[in-house]
Amino acid sequence: MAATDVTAELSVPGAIRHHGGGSRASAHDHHTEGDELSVDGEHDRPVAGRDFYKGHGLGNDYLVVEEGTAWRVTATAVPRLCHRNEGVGSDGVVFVHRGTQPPFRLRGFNPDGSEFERSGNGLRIVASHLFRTGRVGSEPFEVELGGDRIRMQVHGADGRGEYDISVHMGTAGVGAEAVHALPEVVVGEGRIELDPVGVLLAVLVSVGNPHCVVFGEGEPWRSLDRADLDRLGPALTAHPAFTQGINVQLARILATDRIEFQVWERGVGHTTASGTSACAVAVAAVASGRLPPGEKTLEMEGGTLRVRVDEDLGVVLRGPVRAVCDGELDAGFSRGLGGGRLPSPEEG
Ligand SMILES: N[C@@H](CCC[C@H](N)C(=O)O)C(=O)O
Repeated sequence: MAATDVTAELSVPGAIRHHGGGSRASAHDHHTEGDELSVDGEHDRPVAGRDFYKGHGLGNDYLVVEEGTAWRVTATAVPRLCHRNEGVGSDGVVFVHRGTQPPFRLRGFNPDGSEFERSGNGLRIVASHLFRTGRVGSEPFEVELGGDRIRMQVHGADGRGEYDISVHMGTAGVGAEAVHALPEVVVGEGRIELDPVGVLLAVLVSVGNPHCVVFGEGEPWRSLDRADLDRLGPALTAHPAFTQGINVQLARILATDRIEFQVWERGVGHTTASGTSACAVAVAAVASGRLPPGEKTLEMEGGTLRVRVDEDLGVVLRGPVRAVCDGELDAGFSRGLGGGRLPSPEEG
């Protein structure tokens, strides 16, 4: 596919609009039995227990919580839990519905409280948790997230808390429609203007969640300056054309099989790594004709992930996960998150 087929010309306003995330959150309709206590009217949000596990993929850290009765995973509770000083601290939360057998049903939340459809690191961190708690072994298994079945595998565990885990992301979608962008996003060749931010050329990719990949073939993007990310990330993720928000990557091709990039995540901000972003950047390079399909190394601030992109844009992500800790929320802190309920007699 030629570069002109997949690139979108975006007019980037200087003003930053905060994305509410409401529409994608309401797409889910999971209900927990006995969830009669509502917080902020968020009836569809699940109720979790006080236990948590924390892991990270190249510094992109997630808390894994499981179905329980202590607190409801609302848009107000999640930011408190993810808060770096006043909570446990993380780049997101993955909730695991009760169940001992695959497919495990999951939901994912950003630190701003919005719900996401996919997270490469969040999924792999859940896999490490399922492995260490004996619910999966080294054979492939499936989970459900964002309405999709996803296949994962724990290839290795070094016994010191490091895991080697892959995720089959399915087939990527490319273009404005794939990321639910409004028609005012014009498809065609464009030019990147840095100062003041005007028009830039992007490749829009969905790997379950939406991404906007900007390649910096010319100056001054070659340096992947953090200041560019801090300026463009918030402006693009809140761009009115992206009805569901977007994750933003500034990328630079280093070799046929190596790309480096930095990421600004929807609902989070700057992160040191992102699994779905790594997939989106690799797909963008292939779909725009910049690189051939195949195995790529994606270099981020936090380290590297491997991504395989097939001819048909099927994507597999693989890399390390590190276990950090597990623990239990303080009873008072958890009560403050709100939305808990008394356990039924069967739950104890
Ligand atoms: N860090 C993640 C992506 C998490 C979701 C993202 N913020 C979104 O809203 O789509 C990853 O590793 O993929």
